[in-house]
Amino acid sequence: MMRMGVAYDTGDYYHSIAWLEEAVGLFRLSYGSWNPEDRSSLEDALDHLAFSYFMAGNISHALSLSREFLHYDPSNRRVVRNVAKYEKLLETGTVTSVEPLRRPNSTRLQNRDAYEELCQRPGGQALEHLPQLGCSYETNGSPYLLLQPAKKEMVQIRPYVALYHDFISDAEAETIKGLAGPWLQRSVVASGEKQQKADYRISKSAWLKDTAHPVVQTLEKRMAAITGLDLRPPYAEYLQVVNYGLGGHYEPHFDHATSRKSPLYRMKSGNRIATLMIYLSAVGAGGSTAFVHANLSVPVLKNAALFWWNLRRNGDGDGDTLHAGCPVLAGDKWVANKWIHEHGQEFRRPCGIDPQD
Ligand SMILES: O=C(O)CCC(=O)C(=O)O
Ligand SMILES: [Fe+2]
Repeated sequence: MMRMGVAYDTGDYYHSIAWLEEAVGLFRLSYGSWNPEDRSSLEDALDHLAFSYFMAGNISHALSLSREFLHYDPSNRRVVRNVAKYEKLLETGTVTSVEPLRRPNSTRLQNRDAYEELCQRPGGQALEHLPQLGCSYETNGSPYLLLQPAKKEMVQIRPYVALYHDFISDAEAETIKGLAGPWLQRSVVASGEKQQKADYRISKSAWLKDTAHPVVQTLEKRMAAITGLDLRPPYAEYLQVVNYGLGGHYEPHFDHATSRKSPLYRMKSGNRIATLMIYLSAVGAGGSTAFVHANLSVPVLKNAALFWWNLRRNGDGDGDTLHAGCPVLAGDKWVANKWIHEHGQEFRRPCGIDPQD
């Protein structure tokens, strides 16, 4: 209900009605096989749906839903009063026409159509739908990878996106989630010079230092070997573990700073040159990682890691990396982010011959 909750709270009745209709429909279907908690959920959904319809100008729907509510909870005085109010409004014909609800225009979400299409793409859960550019075993000249090379799948050349299969083991993923669990807090985003909660990022997250557990240390080494980059502080941020519940999402954004004032620069090691994101869990449905400009949707693949460069070789932000974590539709989703900064990588990823690269 989280997505609906945000829509309802922000007065977006176009979306709250769609979600609540679905919820009320499901609760009615399971009528009879209920436990008492389900009943209060049905009442709650009916109550919010009635109010959404009222606000949208559809008084007769608001009235019939409120009557249905009273069937379960006849003594609710507020709803009794609402029923009387709606009846009166209908009798006196105060409300004449119902305007069709429009999908709200979000100023932040200029790419809403592309984003929603990518998130809803059929087969978004199946790897076969990736472009299939080629797979390779990589050792990167690292002794660490000689015995167990990385299984790399190129996903996109521009922007550069690669998927490393079996990057982490089930046991390691469980350890990481367990370590982060007690520290999870509502995620924030950079807003001007500060960090803030935002409706466009709904998840919980926690930071893990490599001193937290030997497994984190092992992972740090593996991440450094596979990327060939220097991840020692302050060249990379701590590991950020993220948990999305039902409806959790991260709308299209850049990982790199787009303003000189961004709090990202507080580490004094430059901008975020690259992202390595590990999928610590599978997901029931939804939750793909969508690259909105690149028309690419990467399904959640448990234990894999996704790598992309956020900056061009010349240090400019790469606008093609605009990406999102699609809403989770069933189950929950865990990822771990490693954000790698520019400093320390000067000789590992030098500028190209063409200054535009
Ligand atoms: O969850 C995802 O798939 C993407 C997450 C992301 O982009 C981020 O945390 O910056
Ligand atoms: Fe991101």
